[in-house]
Amino acid sequence: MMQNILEKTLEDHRYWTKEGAVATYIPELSKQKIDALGIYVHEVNGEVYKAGDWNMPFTIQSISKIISFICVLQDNSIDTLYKKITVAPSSDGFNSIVNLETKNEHRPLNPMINSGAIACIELVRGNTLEEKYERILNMIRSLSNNPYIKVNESVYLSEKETGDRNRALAYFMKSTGTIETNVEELLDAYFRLCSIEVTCEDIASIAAVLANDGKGIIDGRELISKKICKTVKAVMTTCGLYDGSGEYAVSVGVPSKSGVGGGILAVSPGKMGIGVFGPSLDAKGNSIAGVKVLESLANKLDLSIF
Ligand SMILES: NC(=O)CC[C@H](N)C(=O)O
Repeated sequence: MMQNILEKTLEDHRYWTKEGAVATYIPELSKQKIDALGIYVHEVNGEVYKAGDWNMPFTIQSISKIISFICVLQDNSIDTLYKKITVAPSSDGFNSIVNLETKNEHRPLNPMINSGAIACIELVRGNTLEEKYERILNMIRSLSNNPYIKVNESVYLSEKETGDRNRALAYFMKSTGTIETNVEELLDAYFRLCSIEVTCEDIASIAAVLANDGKGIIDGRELISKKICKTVKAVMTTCGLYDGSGEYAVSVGVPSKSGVGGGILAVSPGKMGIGVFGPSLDAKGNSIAGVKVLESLANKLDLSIF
């Protein structure tokens, strides 16, 4: 039954891949296959279902922000976090700089937008930025249960070469004291994390752990505490699709995180992790077909948390 639902949902919404556009501000991403569409469902009972281009690799992009955030929460108290970064939703785009100057005592509004995610990396445990980056990469590997996950070097180089907006955000944060470390090394870690290559299976498996209150699906071992899972799901719900989060909460209602690579990781608490991929994006940087597929699935399976 689930298999049929997934196939039918992709078929019914495939035409949405013709809307919007693939990200071009990172030149390497413009080479993506615009009509790709895939889904993977990983239930907390261990059952898996997949359809379409579920096995096509894409870069994780902003979905890595939830993994950095998990590491930050494991390594710091929430009050230490709040001194640097808050958890307030933003009505501006994911790479907006304006709030850093005018609001929130120069702190990034939340860890799901670029400024907040860049600042988060510095708070992760590790003596060097290389160690902090390795810690987050290893967390991605362990939550997805895929030790082979690695960076797509061409996307990484493309991001590094063209990432001037992120550079501007980071240098601004250095000037206000939010960032205290070497900005170029911090950005390097950020660009690498965004360029990590995954499939729908990988992100669905990460989502399944969050859906399972932080416990591994196979062995039930605690990978993330239940308390941290709650925090992460709350911030995904309010900020995970940037300035599109409110509308998404109404239409889908499932804690999720998107990335400009076209992926969306969705967590249906107690039920399943879902990974969707469709590289054509709306103006806010969210996968158009991905959102439509998740909306339809959430309706059919009554997944909204509200
Ligand atoms: N929304 C995103 O996925 C943004 C990530 C992208 N690497 C950037 O920094 O612009």
